Amino acid sequence: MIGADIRYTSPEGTTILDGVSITLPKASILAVGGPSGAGKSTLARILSGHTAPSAGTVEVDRQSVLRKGRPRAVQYAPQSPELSTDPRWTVGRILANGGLPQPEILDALGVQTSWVPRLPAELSGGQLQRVSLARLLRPETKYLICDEITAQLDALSQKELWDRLTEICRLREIGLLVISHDITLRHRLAQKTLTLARGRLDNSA
Ligand SMILES: Nc1ncnc2c1ncn2[C@@H]1O[C@H](COP(=O)(O)OP(=O)(O)OP(=O)(O)O)[C@@H](O)[C@H]1O
Repeated sequence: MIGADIRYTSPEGTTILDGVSITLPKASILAVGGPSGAGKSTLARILSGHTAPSAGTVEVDRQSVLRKGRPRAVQYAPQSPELSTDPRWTVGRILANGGLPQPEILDALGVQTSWVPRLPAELSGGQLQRVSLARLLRPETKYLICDEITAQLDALSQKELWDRLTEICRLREIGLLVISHDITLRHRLAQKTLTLARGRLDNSA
């Protein structure tokens, strides 16, 4: 995935991203850190095609991530899975929405069949995050952008989730972008760590 000279100006006219270029190779792990408000989530939404940049491009295999009518190659996992799951839907319904995940993905993420009749509120944060990730790891998923996905979890649940997820990404050659405030986590997981500050990427970090 290649993001070239990405710029984003908010509807109020504030510059949020100011010429960010980023390359995420297939089967690699890249981490992005930086202070609150630096523009990390905005960058994540643009890289995954959820938000159109004011200028610049994001391409996978030379095709824009904004192009409609093609399977989504880049998936975005937000910090709070509650944001992308309807609290009134059972886990079974959530998982089935958009086509059931592959059994081996459910297995690799440790999603239990006993969770199927439960509502999101009846799962722990880590369990719900795993359900949410299962929906994003489709056969067509080539890149996954994780935006502080373990920030609300205890150390053990964090480790378990990252162990499971990085193994899936390694086997499927998925490029993983890890956005996190946790410098130890960034250095443990990623081959390369970048820092975003005031909408600009510091490649020397
Ligand atoms: N649509 C928008 N309209 C106005 N301002 C916006 C919009 N989207 C983002 N911003 C602003 O852009 C800045 C960057 O936000 P963003 O969420 O990308 O930062 P972040 O680095 O992910 O922060 P955090 O680490 O706290 O999650 C913030 O000041 C935010 O208020």
